[in-house]
Amino acid sequence: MTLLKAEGITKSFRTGDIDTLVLKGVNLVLEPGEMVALSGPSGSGKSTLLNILGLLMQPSDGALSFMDKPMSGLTDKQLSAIRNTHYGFVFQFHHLLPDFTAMENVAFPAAAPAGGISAEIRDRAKMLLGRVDLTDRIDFAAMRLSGGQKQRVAIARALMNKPELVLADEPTGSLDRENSARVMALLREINHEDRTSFLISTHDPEIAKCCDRQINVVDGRIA
Ligand SMILES: Nc1ncnc2c1ncn2[C@@H]1O[C@H](COP(=O)(O)OP(=O)(O)OP(=O)(O)O)[C@@H](O)[C@H]1O
Repeated sequence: MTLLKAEGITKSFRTGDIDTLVLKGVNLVLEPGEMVALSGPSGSGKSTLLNILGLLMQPSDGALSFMDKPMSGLTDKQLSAIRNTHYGFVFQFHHLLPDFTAMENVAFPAAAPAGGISAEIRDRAKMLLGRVDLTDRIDFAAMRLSGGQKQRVAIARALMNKPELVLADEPTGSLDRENSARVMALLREINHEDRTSFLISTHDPEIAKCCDRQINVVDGRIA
């Protein structure tokens, strides 16, 4: 099985009367268990590409398949079901619910569709918080956590539904060196232990070096 395959992906945005072509025919393949860095200059189209690969945005043209299934022609509901069961997302700004505890934030992707936090969901959320070394912060409201701690909660949350693929957009962008290295070591460990695939958009060559390979986006194309 191929995890993710993109062929001839283009994306243009319309502002007023002007169409801007941001992605100009991107081809890429991700295999299960790979950890890949997505790098390239600011404005080259990395976030746009991640949004498309994450089924959050439709391409203007081209074909995308996930786990060997074509993604074209699916309804928003079907796409969101695939996202919820097979994808995890980690963003630069963690988007945690500030008043919810660390445990509730991690549980959320499973609790929302289930209509509440079952004992099983709670146990998994706690286990994941242990994995990101936050056992002592389980009942802290997210707003009382440090930046690095919030980002680790966001990683635990991304893993809640046992995703095949985690897409991370500048996951260490708001962290200092030490926390950044810690977050990367954690992602690598999860990748090795669970064979979860990661696609990580980053400007940081140190982070790209931690990955199996690097994909470079330059001016809307893979260089
Ligand atoms: N919704 C939108 N409408 C119009 N233009 C957009 C939209 N989203 C992105 N763009 C344009 O697409 C180009 C690529 O943006 P994108 O955010 O994908 O780049 P990036 O490589 O992730 O940049 P950075 O590294 O700075 O985050 C930019 O020129 C941006 O202005």
